Amino acid sequence: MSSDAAASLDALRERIDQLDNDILHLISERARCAQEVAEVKLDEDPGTRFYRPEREAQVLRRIMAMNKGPLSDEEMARLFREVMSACLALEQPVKVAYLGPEGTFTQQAALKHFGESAVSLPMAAIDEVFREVEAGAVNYGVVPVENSTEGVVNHTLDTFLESSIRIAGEVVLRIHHHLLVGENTRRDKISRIYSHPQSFAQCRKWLDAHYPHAERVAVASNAEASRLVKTEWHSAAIAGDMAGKLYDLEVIHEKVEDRPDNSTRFLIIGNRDAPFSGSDKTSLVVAMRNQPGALHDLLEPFHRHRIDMTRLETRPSRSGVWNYVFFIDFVGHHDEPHIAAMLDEVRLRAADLKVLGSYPQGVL
Ligand SMILES: C=C(O[C@@H]1C=C(C(=O)O)C=C[C@H]1O)C(=O)O
Repeated sequence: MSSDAAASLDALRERIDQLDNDILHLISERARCAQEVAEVKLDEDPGTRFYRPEREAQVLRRIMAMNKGPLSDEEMARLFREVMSACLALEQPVKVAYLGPEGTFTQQAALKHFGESAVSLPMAAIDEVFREVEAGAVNYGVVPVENSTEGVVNHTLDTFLESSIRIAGEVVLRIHHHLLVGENTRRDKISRIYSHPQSFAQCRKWLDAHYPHAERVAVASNAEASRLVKTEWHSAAIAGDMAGKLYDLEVIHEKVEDRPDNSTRFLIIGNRDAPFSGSDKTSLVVAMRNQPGALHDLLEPFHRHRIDMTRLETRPSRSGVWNYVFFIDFVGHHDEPHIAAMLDEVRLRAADLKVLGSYPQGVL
């Protein structure tokens, strides 16, 4: 390196050190503010909740709107997500149950939403996540609800029918699958591939093209698939980054999902939904009267009030009284007057209507 280059490198590093000092000082100042917020909240209400989903969504949206680069809006928001997570942990770390085991995409979604300072607890099944939240053992739960390639997770929707749980947030995760092997695997002799059925479905074409003769063994999770290949010399797993890292596997083919936009939407469930944040969604479950034209009648108020419906799913009703129930997501919060008016109209036309919750639209 020339002496000129060395001198400018030194100067730049000195500048970075100064900036780090400023950032350190400012983050500490921010954390102290969050501690003061905690005191104010406690003074107001000794049983307060420290985590405020609507406020966190607003903070992230403001940062993204103000960001001028060179870091992307998403990258900047991700950094602030972690700063907030650490500040909240000073007030009280948020406890989150997720569909486990450790290393699942649901855990990745939980950490994306709450940040790394949250305490995340793996559960063996979707119902267990609901039960932990209902029992108050955790503050929130995270469950998958729909995949862009494979459609809805019926089990999650069905569990809402029998539960008083509310939806307090949503998070969308880009899903990348890799073909992973252990250090003892004979790469030219892969005769068996383990994965979760959803992941197999999302990589079907790639597998047909590249491993048409390998046996596909469906297991309960991608993390389980990764654990199994560790000890088998002729097996590979299809799983994501987190599961691969957890079991120290090697990626032999990256991003093997059939669709490049493959993503999964997860719901944050809690004992209450979220206050108005300025950009919200609402989820409903509606039972329809069993008569001609009932579906048209039910949906007409959405159309007349110009509500942006983002999802409509039909599920067979479990009660047997009505044939079908509809899960409807739309843009707006139930506290907004025009949404409240529209909901009153739909309620009159439906056999039954339950608001599952209003919550901030996924930011990251
Ligand atoms: C500081 C607060 O508490 C928590 C921490 C936040 C933050 O660090 O910005 C935001 C919302 C809350 O989850 C607050 O409510 O303002």
